[in-house]
Formats: sequence, C-alpha cells, structure tokens
Amino acid sequence: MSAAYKRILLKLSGEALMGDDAYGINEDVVTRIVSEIAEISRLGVQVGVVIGGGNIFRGMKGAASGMDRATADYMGMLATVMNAMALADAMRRMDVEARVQSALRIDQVVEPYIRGRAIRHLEEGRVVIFAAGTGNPFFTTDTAAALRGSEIGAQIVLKATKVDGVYTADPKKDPDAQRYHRISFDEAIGRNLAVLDATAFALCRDQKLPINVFSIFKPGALRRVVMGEDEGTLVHS
Ligand SMILES: Nc1ncnc2c1ncn2[C@@H]1O[C@H](COP(=O)(O)OP(=O)(O)O)[C@@H](O)[C@H]1O
Ligand SMILES: O=c1ccn([C@@H]2O[C@H](COP(=O)(O)OP(=O)(O)O)[C@@H](O)[C@H]2O)c(=O)[nH]1
Repeated sequence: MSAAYKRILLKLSGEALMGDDAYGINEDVVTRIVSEIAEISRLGVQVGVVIGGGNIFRGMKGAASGMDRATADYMGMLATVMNAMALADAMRRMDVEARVQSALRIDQVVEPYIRGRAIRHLEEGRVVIFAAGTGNPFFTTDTAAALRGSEIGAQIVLKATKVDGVYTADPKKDPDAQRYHRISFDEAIGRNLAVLDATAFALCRDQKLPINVFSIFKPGALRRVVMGEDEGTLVHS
C-alpha cells in the first residue's frame, strides 16, 4: 500500500517535546518522533516540519511577563530555532537527511528560509525543518505551518499535538467533549474550536489545504495519517 500524500507539512508541538519533563527537550520523545518521520520518509513522502517553541519559551513566561509583546515573540521564535536544531541533530544521528531553514536570519547557525531551496531539498528526499515560525511577532507556529505548507505545495498539514483530535470543546476542560472524525473549516471556525489559532484555520481554508489533528503521543499515528487511515480529526473544505 502506498502513502496517500506525496508532500506533507508536519507541525510538531514544542510542548510535546518535553515528554514528562518540566522543561526543554526529552531525548526519548525526540528519538521516537524522528524514527516515525524516518519511516514515512522511507515510504517516499516528502516531509516539511514546523516546530513550536512552547517547551522552552513557556517555561520562561515568568521572565517575559511585563515584557513588550513583540520582544517576547522574537524570543519565542528563537526557541523554535533551538528545537529545530535539536530535531535535526537527532535526525543526523538516525541517518535521516535534514536541513533547518530559519525565517529569521542567523546565517552562522542555520540556512535562511529560501522557498525554492526548500522545495529542492524536499525533492532530494531531505526533511526540511522550518524554524523561527513566520519570522513575525503576533503569529504562531500553527500559522507558520499553514504558510509554509501553502508555499511548498503540501497536500495536507498534519498537526501532531497533545490531544488526539478536534473536540466539540477543549477536552482538557470539558470531560464530556466529543471528538470529531471530520469537520469542515466553516464549522471549526464558526464554533471557535481553539485547537488551532484562527489565523492558521483561515489561511488553510483560503488555500483549501486540509489539516489532520492527531496525538503526538500515540505511536504509529503519523504513519496511519500518511497512509490515509482514519486517525485523529480531518479538517476539510
Ligand atoms: N475544540 C478543541 N479540540 C481539541 N483541543 C482543543 C480544543 N479547544 C482547545 N483545545 C486545546 O488545544 C490544545 C492544542 O493546541 P496548542 O496548545 O496550540 O498545541 P501545540 O502546542 O500543539 O501548538 C490542546 O491541548 C487542547 O487542550
Ligand atoms: O510566526 C511566529 C511563530 C511563533 N512566534 C512566537 O514563538 C512562540 C512559540 O511558538 P508556539 O507557541 O506556536 O509553539 P508551540 O505551541 O507549538 O509549542 C509563540 O508563543 C510566539 O511567541 C511568533 O512570534 N511568530
């Protein structure tokens, strides 16, 4: 059986990289995620990754309180660069070819984001990790995933997060919340379902770029989504 998608954009939650730790990057979690990415890459799926920064930056929110919002957001973007580097290094150790491209220029450290070059890497079978979000404050890495997914012509955005799909209400607050198998953009936006931010939802809706939300903690879930199996929630046009 072959994969359902040729090119995907995978959004990895920064916070999920902590595993059970209070802060930072948990090696076992990163190793498992990388082995799952390696598996789908071997199936011939081209993989772009956008990584969050919540594991590093939310831990510093105390220090950031009272700080200018844009300054705090730039710090958040720098946190995603650290995660991207850790992920790329884990990939190198597991013989997965990867490149990091940053939306903020730090040329001594990683490549700048250049769309054509990113597409070239993907065609060569390299995983491209997009760091520093969109490069703009007041945005999130979910929006970066929608943007980069659109730019590289991904067929779908896969949001690997702490919950196993989109629910009728936040499942962390409402134990009676029910999970959707599928939901349209209009309904998700209309019901204010906060699993993605509104900007990311709107961009994907405009671009007719579907999103699948699934659990980062469930082994094999990424492969199942990529094979087109019923996993998590599909948000569609
Ligand atoms: N309707 C909903 N369905 C699922 N999750 C929801 C919903 N509303 C709010 N959430 C919350 O959204 C969170 C995932 O979004 P977010 O914190 O942005 O994750 P990430 O770190 O992956 O970007 C979940 O942990 C969940 O508590
Ligand atoms: O385009 C972007 C992407 C991210 N951020 C900042 O980086 C932080 C980390 O990203 P995010 O919260 O999306 O990470 P995740 O929730 O996935 O861990 C955000 O809180 C923002 O402060 C930003 O300013 N612009």
